[in-house]
Amino acid sequence: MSNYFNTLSLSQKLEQLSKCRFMQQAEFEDGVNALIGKKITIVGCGAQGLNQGLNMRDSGLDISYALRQAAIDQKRQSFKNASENGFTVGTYEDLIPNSDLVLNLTPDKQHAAVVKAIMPHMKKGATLSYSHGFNIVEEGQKIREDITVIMVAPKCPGSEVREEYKRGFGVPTLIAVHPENDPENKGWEQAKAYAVATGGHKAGVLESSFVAEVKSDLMGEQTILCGVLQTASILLFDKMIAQGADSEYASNLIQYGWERTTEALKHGGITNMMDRLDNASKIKAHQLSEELKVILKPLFEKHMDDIMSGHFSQTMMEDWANDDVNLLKWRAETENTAFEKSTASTEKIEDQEYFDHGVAMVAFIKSGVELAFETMVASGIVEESAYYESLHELPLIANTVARKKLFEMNRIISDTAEYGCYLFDHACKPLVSSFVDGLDGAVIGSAFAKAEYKTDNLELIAVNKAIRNHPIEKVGAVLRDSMIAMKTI
Ligand SMILES: NC(=O)C1=CN([C@@H]2O[C@H](COP(=O)(O)OP(=O)(O)OC[C@H]3O[C@@H](n4cnc5c(N)ncnc54)[C@H](OP(=O)(O)O)[C@@H]3O)[C@@H](O)[C@H]2O)C=CC1
Ligand SMILES: CC[C@](O)(C(C)=O)C(=O)O
Ligand SMILES: [Mg+2]
Ligand SMILES: [Mg+2]
Repeated sequence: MSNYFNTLSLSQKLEQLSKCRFMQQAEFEDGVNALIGKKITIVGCGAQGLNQGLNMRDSGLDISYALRQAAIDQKRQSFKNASENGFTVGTYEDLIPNSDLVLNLTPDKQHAAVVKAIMPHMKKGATLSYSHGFNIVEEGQKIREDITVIMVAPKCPGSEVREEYKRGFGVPTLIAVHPENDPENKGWEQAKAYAVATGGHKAGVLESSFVAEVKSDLMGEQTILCGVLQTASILLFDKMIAQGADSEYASNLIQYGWERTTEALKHGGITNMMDRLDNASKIKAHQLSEELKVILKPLFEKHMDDIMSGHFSQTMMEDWANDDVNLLKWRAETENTAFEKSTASTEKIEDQEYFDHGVAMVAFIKSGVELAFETMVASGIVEESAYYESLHELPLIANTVARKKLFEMNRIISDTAEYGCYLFDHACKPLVSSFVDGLDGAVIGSAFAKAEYKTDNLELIAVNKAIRNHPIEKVGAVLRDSMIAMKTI
């Protein structure tokens, strides 16, 4: 097997990378009909497997779980997840031969082995689905010609796929049919019905390609979604401690601050998040964000280049072959950071205080979201997709940090995302540590704006204009207009 993307001609690469069409609600009028009465088997019952399955069953579909014999015998967490939620659980031999649709929701690292193990059991003409195109695009997996191959990729951690569904909303989702595997021309109707069953159509669905999904997904998760949150959490916590802040207060501000501040993003974009600040703080956050963008642009571009060339996936696959030595070492190191070991105060911090005392956090968010968006778009990824992979998904990742700090974020996201997050963090820390050390202490942990501060009207007008005119604000306004079922946390 070799990297599928790298076998394409330049024009094919560009065509697949730019495949992106925002779908209209009318296209989902058939609801889940294309999958009603079909036997659907999910392989793996982890972050995506369990939560997608719960949503799909609530949407009226017939869901079972195929697990490895050892997972059943040892009553592993995957077995408990499925059986304690009342699903039928069986081996590949028990369930796959009768399945019309098989969802491969095991970690990307396992996909080649899982495909090899399930393929002899799949009936002629069945469908195989993925929630991330890594196996097809980066590993060049070939699938039997009679099998239809689709992708339904929620742009969000598995836990939030369920939480948003229960709130009556959903998460933006990219769907695609693999051009090399659609023998009966049924993949599209099935992918649409699957997106409805998980609730994705309420948030927005893009007709995409495996290639566009993989390249944008890897970029979002490595940079703004996980990498920036990891680096900024660790450095800003250390900064507050060095300034003599109370450790429990600092811990609370970081752990819950990402969730509180990015909630404003989700509803009204960067403009709304910045409008939550007083004028002096807004101008300061904007200035810091511009400085951060200059420092971080080369790093964002390096990640995009390494993702496009296949260098990133090659190095990660080398770690897979080496028993995940690097991943496990980096995971352990994260558990030992001062932020991770700190305990957050239980005292209630008012919503507004997270903004007022978190000007530097807002600056990191703004710079990271804009840079991720700009870098993806410059590489041929369409704006709508870049918006979902940066701005819309960030609050959903921040929700996981609020639950149990970086440990929880890295536990919930895929191993692929976690590996890329550490790579980014290791390169980012040395780049921004002197910037953070040199920050005016008032931008984190206390109110920045002082009574004597005088706001320059012209400066404020220029800052507001720059914020509102960024292209992510334009596409975001259009996409959010269709998110009529969005709920507040
Ligand atoms: N994590 C997330 O939120 C997101 C993930 N995705 C994508 O979804 C897919 C699933 O990822 P995720 O939910 O994180 O995965 P998890 O790590 O949560 O999945 C673990 C599950 O896979 C099973 N499994 C592991 N190895 C094998 C194997 N060799 N054969 C059979 N089953 C195996 C485990 O069972 P056992 O008990 O036997 O070990 C367990 O049920 C990936 O493609 C990922 O990129 C997409 C969007 C977000
Ligand atoms: C956070 C990255 C992600 O792609 C996701 C949740 O969407 C993953 O791989 O976990
Ligand atoms: Mg993703
Ligand atoms: Mg991912």
